[in-house]
Amino acid sequence: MGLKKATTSLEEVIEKAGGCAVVDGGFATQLERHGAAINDPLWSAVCLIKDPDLIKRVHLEYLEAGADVLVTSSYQATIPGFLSRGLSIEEGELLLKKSVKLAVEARNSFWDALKLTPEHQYNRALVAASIGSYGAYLADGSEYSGCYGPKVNVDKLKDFHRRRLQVLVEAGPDLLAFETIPNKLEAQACVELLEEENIQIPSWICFTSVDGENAPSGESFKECLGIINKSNKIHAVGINCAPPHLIQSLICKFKELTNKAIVVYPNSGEIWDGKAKRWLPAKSFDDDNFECFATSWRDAGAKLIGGCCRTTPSTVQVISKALKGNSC
Ligand SMILES: C[S+](C)CC[C@H](N)C(=O)O
Ligand SMILES: N[C@@H](CCS)C(=O)O
Ligand SMILES: [Zn+2]
Repeated sequence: MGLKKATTSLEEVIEKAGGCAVVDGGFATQLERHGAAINDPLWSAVCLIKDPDLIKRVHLEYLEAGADVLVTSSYQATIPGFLSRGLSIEEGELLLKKSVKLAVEARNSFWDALKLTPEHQYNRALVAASIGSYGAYLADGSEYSGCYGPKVNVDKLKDFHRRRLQVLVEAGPDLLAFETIPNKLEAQACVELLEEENIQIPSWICFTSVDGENAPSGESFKECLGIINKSNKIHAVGINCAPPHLIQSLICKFKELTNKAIVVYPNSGEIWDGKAKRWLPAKSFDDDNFECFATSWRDAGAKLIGGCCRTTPSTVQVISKALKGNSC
């Protein structure tokens, strides 16, 4: 008799969800709706220091809404970021591990509680450790421009990502989620790092896009995905935190450029002003729009669909209902 596998793969979660799994929504957005002050160099990760209970609460809200994948609070949690707040390396590393622990605890307690209602329609969610781009750490809006300047090369980006990646992996997430990657150089750095560190946990890499054609740097997705396709450590590739109206054609483009699973979790359409540190009103979409978006994106070939900034648990509930035909 074979041993029962303790873990579930990304592919199994997609299958169990009926062919298209639900990613959670804007983590920072929901923290703010609960009153968290995140106008801070660490952005949403400041709650790892100030209010870890709120982090868990937000994870539980997204699980309740039907998320099959939870993205952790580590998007803008970095060792240099923690050091500049006067924390030690050890304290910073503990906070990174805590980001995974909080999501795993939320997932486990939600799943255990479901045993009391055997007829439930939920899946056991995966925990994806968020790895925000270098631009997120810079906190200058460059995750939406891809402009890192002439001094930033692939080695610098690998140095930036290496220790956080190692620590997050040690904490035992199910997945790694590289988020808001804005250029080819950083995609290259992530791919090389996964290989150099011999990472065994599957990853997804998501790019931003502002024109719906290319990465924000202006480099084509053909070039960017060419790098990613060579790596067997990356199980899914896609777009996050771009406006929803760009997503349909980007899925079609990605379908032509890769055989990997496609993941999309756009923001609401509002635009981040990196200088003023606020969302600017733009052509924005509400939860009702996501019902139609979700089925169109699934039909176009996306295998993981969710929301990013300015979307909330109610958006995820709409997506879950549209994709699974239930009201989790
Ligand atoms: C995804 S953006 C809205 C995150 C915040 C940004 N990196 C900043 O710190 O300004
Ligand atoms: N997952 C991130 C946002 C990425 S743009 C967060 O909400 O913390
Ligand atoms: Zn976002």
